[in-house]
Formats: sequence, C-alpha cells, structure tokens
Amino acid sequence: MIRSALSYPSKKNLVLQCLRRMSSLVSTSVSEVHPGVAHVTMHSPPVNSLSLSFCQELSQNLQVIHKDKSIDIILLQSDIPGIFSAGLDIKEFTQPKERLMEFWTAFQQLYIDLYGASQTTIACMEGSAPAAGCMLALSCDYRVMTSNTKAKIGLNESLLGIAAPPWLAQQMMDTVGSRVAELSLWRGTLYAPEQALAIGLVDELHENPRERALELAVAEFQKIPRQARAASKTLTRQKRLKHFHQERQADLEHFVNFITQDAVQTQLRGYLQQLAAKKNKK
Ligand SMILES: CCCCCCCCCCC/C=C/C(=O)SCCNC(=O)CCNC(=O)[C@H](O)C(C)(C)COP(=O)(O)OP(=O)(O)OC[C@H]1O[C@@H](n2cnc3c(N)ncnc32)[C@H](O)[C@@H]1OP(=O)(O)O
Repeated sequence: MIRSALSYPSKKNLVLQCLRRMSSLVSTSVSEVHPGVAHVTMHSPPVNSLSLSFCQELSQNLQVIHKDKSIDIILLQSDIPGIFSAGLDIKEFTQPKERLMEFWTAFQQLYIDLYGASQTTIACMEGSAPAAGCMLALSCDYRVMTSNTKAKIGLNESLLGIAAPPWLAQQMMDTVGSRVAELSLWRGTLYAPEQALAIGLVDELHENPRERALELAVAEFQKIPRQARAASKTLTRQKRLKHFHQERQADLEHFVNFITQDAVQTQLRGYLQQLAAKKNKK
C-alpha cells in the first residue's frame, strides 16, 4: 500500500527515493497525497521525453499502483516547469532495429497501462504535451491544463515527417470527433489551452492544475462509487483495448518498417536539427 509522501513515507516511497538517488535513470515517483489518491510524477529533464527506459519505468509504476487496491485515483503530473511531456524521445527513432522494437513495445505497454487503468486517472498539465505527451493525456479519464498560453497540446507528428499510429489517432477521434481530429492530424496542430478547451481536447483550464485535480479527485470523483467508475471505463475502452491487443504485433511491424525508411530518417534528423537551432537562438 502506498502511504502519504508528505506525512509518512511508505516502504515503496523509500525504495523509489533510494533508487532515484542511486540512478539518474529513475524518472518517475509515486506518492499518496490523500487517502486513495496517488501522484505519479514525471521528472526526466530537460523535457520528459519518453525514452525506452522512461516508458518502461512509467509502466512499472502504473502496474504497481494497479495492484494496490487502496488507490482509486491517479494524478499524472510533471515536476518540470512548463513541460508535461515532449512526447517520444526522437533520438530513439534513429536506433537499430532490435532497439526500435523494444522501444515501441514499451510505448505500446505504456498505452495499455494508462488507457487500461481501472482507476480513475487525471492528467495535470502544467505545460506542453505534444504528440506522445498528448497520448499520455488522452489516455487519462480527465484532463486539466494550465491556462498559461505558452503551453501547447496536440498531435504534431506530421511536422516531423511521421504519423500517429492508428490507436493514437483513434484516441484523438474519440475525444474531439472525427473531423477535428482529421484536420489536427494532417496539419500537426498544437493547440493553445483556450483552443484545446474549445475543441474538447482538455476538460478544464486552471492556473494551478495540480491543486484543481486534487480538488476534483476528492470533492467530486471519489464521491462516485469506485466500481461504477471502473465499469463505466470498461464500457467505453474495452473494445478499443481488445482491438489493440489483436493488432499489437502488426502495429510493431508497421512502426519498424515505417520509421526505418530513408526519407523518414532524413526528416527526423532535420527536425532534431531544428530543435537544436531553436535552442541556440535563445
Ligand atoms: C501510418 C502509420 C504510421 C505509424 C508509424 C508510427 C510513427 C511513429 C509515431 C509516434 C507517435 C509519437 C511521436 C512523438 O511523440 S515524436 C516527439 C514529438 N515531440 C515534439 O515534437 C516536441 C519537440 N520539442 C519541443 O517542441 C520543445 O522542446 C518543447 C516545447 C517540448 C520544450 O521547449 P523548451 O524550449 O523548453 O526546450 P528545448 O526545445 O530547448 O529542448 C530542450 C532539449 O530537449 C530536447 N528535446 C525536446 N523535445 C525532444 C524530444 N521529443 N525528443 C528528444 N529530445 C527532445 C531538445 O533537442 C533540447 O536538447 P539539447 O539540450 O540537447 O539541445
């Protein structure tokens, strides 16, 4: 059982804290902030990009929480100012085939562990969430985003010369509707908070998403019987997850075949150079 990190550290919190001290690879932490409510905090500087090890670790933490019957709400957040997650670590796309397969398998698993969580999940976004960062948010049940206009959210894959996988495109369609999703996907639109709220990509804007998410969890969501929340999720997500499991191997093969194309690799290298150039101009 996870105990409050604020009042009395649990064995698990202590283990995670020790691991974090021992290894810079540990990039998530778990703590119970209120009875039944756990924070999962991402802290992989500079931008919480999802590398192979980060995907694996986030999944492992989610799996531990899934088994903990005392936790019924998960708040997913970042402790890096201005960033929720920059999406997949683009450098992973340039790795050899074996590693690409391991990476994509870990990303698929992260989707299963977050989208398929039986607990209620809230994304607390204090900053930007492009591409797979947006996937993390879309996999949660509720999205609270900062009202700071510097933050952006959306599926910008097309601007990198790639496309979102079908299951991520489906999440976008389920959330904002087919036509808006279709336009967003090919344009690679990153939405400012007010725009994201207007199309239903996020549910609420708040100056302090963490504070608001905790308030929602305790004052609203915990008042709905836990089993009813879980059963409602099953109604809307089970079909998608079943389809995903059927297509998982094909999705992996499709990813590797797509990402290893010369034209795609050239585009990705160009995008990384653009990011570096932008940073040098600052
Ligand atoms: C038909 C079906 C085909 C199926 C095939 C599937 C194909 C794959 C699809 C996968 C789906 C998901 C894809 C992704 O998630 S790709 C990642 C997309 N993310 C982005 O485009 C975000 C890029 N980053 C930014 O815009 C900014 O960094 C950000 C707004 C997040 C923060 O800005 P800030 O100014 O604070 O920070 P910097 O830009 O200076 O960046 C700091 C350093 O971090 C590096 N960086 C940033 N983002 C990434 C990233 N995603 N991966 C790796 N590295 C990243 C950046 O280069 C800086 O590095 P250095 O300090 O070394 O210069």
